[in-house]
Amino acid sequence: MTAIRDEFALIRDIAALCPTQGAAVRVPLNDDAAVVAIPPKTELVVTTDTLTEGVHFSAQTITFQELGWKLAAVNLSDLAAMGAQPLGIVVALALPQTTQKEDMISLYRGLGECLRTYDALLLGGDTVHSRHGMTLTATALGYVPCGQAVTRSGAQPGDRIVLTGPTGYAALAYHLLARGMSPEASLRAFQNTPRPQLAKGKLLRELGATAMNDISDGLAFALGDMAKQSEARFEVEQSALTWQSDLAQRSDSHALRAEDLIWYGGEDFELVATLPATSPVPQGMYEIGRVTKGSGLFICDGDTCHALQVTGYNHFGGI
Ligand SMILES: Nc1ncnc2c1ncn2[C@@H]1O[C@H](COP(=O)(O)OP(=O)(O)O)[C@@H](O)[C@H]1O
Ligand SMILES: Cc1ncc(C[n+]2csc(CCOP(=O)(O)OP(=O)(O)O)c2C)c(N)n1
Ligand SMILES: [Mg+2]
Repeated sequence: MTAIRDEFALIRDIAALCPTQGAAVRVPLNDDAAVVAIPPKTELVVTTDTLTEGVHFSAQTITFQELGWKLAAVNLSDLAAMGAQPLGIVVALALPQTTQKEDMISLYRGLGECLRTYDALLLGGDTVHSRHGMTLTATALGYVPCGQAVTRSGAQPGDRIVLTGPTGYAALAYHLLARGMSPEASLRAFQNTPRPQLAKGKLLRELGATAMNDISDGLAFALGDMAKQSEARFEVEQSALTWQSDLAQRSDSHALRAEDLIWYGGEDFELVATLPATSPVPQGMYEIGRVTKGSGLFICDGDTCHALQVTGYNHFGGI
């Protein structure tokens, strides 16, 4: 392992592992700022997310290569949630003195792999010394046709609630990893190398989605916030959560409740959207409920509904 002695040599080595050039790039990484063209009749979509040591990751549960993928993926997921097409990301690293060069090479291998998978570029960043643990921040840039971005606030009574994939597995994987266990590769991937649902986000936008959100803080929080911002009532049908029994089979023996993982686990990075009843629900997605007049988030078994607590991962909630 090699200590980092030169900020600029490090930047050269890690940037070489990522796609940095594309038809839209007028000025790539290595200048004061990048310059990128956006297609005519589109609007810029911008989002940022940070991963910090001890809060979002620990060396015991994730490799640097996985972490690089996850840093890009959690940011691209927010673009997906708007129905946007990615352009690229900028990355800011705050690194403790003990950081090893090989680990940063692994980080950028994973980052580059994710960017290539989703047709996004590394447009720049910043690398600084930290005296208090490692902090990784990325900002993603994308675009949507003018006026077409899907916000959290447009759900209408009569819409269906659609989910792009099951929730709860990312949290199950995290709990197993944190206990020093080795979940199988596909389960580990839910937590360590999540897939931003860019293609599904675009499809849902094109199908006329009225509201959309990604699930970083848990399904309850994502739906609860959409209900609140849309000033509508969201009802989820218990029987539509068809993966609950599979999740329960895997989680019961570890004293984890599938229901809690599904609603409050977080980090699933699937999308939830509301679709007008006239739009078809795409194959492979779950229709989990409906939007009605009123307010709040409810779980229903036929005609019997009860209110669900709208909480999720809250960074300062436990302090
Ligand atoms: N420190 C901050 N300064 C400005 N805006 C912020 C800050 N932190 C969060 N936000 C904004 O608040 C909203 C909610 O943030 P967050 O829960 O992190 O969203 P997400 O789950 O999509 O990452 C977003 O619009 C985000 O851009
Ligand atoms: C070491 C470690 N501790 C805890 C977790 C669980 N965890 C960390 S952040 C988070 C929620 C999402 O993070 P946040 O920064 O709120 O994402 P955002 O909503 O901004 O996208 C969860 C469930 C983890 N993955 N790793
Ligand atoms: Mg955020």
